[in-house]
Amino acid sequence: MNHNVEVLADKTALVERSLELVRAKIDEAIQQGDRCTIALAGGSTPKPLYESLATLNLPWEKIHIFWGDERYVPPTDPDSNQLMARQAWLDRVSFPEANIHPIPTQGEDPAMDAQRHEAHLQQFFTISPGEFPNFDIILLGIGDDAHTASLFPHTEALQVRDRLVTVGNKDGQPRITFTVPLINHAHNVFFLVAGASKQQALGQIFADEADPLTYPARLIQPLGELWWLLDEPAGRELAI
Ligand SMILES: O=C1O[C@H](COP(=O)(O)O)[C@@H](O)[C@H](O)[C@H]1O
Repeated sequence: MNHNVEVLADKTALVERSLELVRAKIDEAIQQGDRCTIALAGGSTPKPLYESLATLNLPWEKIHIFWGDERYVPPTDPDSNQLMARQAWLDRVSFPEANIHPIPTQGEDPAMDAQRHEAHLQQFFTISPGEFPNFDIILLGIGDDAHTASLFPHTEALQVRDRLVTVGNKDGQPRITFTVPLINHAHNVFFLVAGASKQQALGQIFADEADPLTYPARLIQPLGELWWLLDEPAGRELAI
């Protein structure tokens, strides 16, 4: 696997390093293309990074925000990944609403909403069906079961190769998620991982051989840069 792995002393150091790298990649994308496209992760780990991003003075009008996955709940629900990012970052700065591209979850049909979001991505990136856009930055986490985005072990979403967005399955509950090929077309993928509960999953993700359908994060092997930023409790057992 061609990747960069850093084990940081603690969660504070993890946030500082991820802020430094993400900021550098934002600057780079804006210099090269006059805009930066970022897909955010949900869960608890990236929240302090979003809070730190909110303290920066960045050209928000050049940054476009997407999500790599979303729980199938209204955007006001405490479980919503969109709500978390808005509260931690987007609502704290003068972020143009037109640059925020949430995954729709207001309908009653997750498959239809996944298709709608895919059509939105095709329009935004001006690509045709069958083509994949290159996000500048995709932020990801992992669960204790080695899922990433909403790509859960042994679920149909892991097999989807011809779509940008599909329906994930968390214990029978639908979620909407970027597909493996969409993530793998990104210029920069960052995994942010904190806590001892992730040790075992990381051991399997970094093992020479393990079943990617059991450990879905193994499927993430982007064309661009892959960064694993771990805190010490998560990364302490890894032989790197
Ligand atoms: O369910 C989810 O969990 C993962 C990991 O979350 P964390 O709380 O352990 O940081 C996250 O990456 C994903 O976006 C989210 O929907």
